[in-house]
Amino acid sequence: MTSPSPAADAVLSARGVRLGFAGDVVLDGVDLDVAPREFVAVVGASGVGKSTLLRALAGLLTPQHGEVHLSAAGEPASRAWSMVFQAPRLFPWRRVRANVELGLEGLGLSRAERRARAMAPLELVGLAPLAERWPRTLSGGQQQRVGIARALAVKPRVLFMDEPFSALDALTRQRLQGELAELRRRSDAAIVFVTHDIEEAVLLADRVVVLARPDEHTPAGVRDIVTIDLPLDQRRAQAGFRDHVQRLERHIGVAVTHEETPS
Ligand SMILES: Nc1ncnc2c1ncn2[C@@H]1O[C@H](COP(=O)(O)OP(=O)(O)OP(=O)(O)O)[C@@H](O)[C@H]1O
Repeated sequence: MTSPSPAADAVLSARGVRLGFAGDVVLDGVDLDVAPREFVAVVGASGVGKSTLLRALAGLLTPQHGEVHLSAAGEPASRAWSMVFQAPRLFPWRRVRANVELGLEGLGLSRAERRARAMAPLELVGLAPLAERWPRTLSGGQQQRVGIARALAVKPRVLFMDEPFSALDALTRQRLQGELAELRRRSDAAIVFVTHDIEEAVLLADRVVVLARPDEHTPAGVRDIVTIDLPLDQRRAQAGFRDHVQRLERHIGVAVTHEETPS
């Protein structure tokens, strides 16, 4: 079977991608296009290959077969992509602003330009007033926001996020989910977001990609791609929200446990 050609306007395309380690194939036959400013969530059971796929899409891992194409940086002094991890990975000896400036090194900007460029994303994540603080004086949620600001500072075409909220407590996580939904409107980056939390995926994404293995002897692939056709505002309260969550849970193989238990 031949894979379809990449969509003309995609910022990121994968075609017939096979990924694995030392003879072990983890994922096979992955086709995916990501449009400019699109938010694509990737879900699937633990160990199915979500992080591996993200690394390959970013070009950090070479596919055993197939191709990944990522558009070049969009404007001068920007990068094609940047990544946010589960832990913010801040340098404790650099102040918040200096941490955000880090990604801008090597882009041909003067120190003053780097300094100025770092402030816009800090404002976007609500941390401009804390720009001169040390990372250790921030909460976990604030540190993760700095990580997001650092990734946005380079004006990436694609922002990769690998379970960015999974180390946070439930309340902080909810707040950051809301902020990310808002931030989407104000950033030009497409986002590819790995999560094991299906509700989080439905809450934030335009499309949710489900990775699953057909059986225990076969590598995982894309089982389904679900378009979330709900307005972003108050998504959780909308009628279709739970339908999407349940469909995705069925595809991943999670037991559906949301029915009311009869009393
Ligand atoms: N560097 C590596 N060397 C060998 N095997 C690896 C390596 N990285 C990942 N794997 C294997 O590839 C498979 C997919 O791992 P991956 O981390 O991508 O899964 P995941 O879906 O992101 O899991 P989780 O939700 O638990 O983070 C796993 O079986 C894992 O053991």
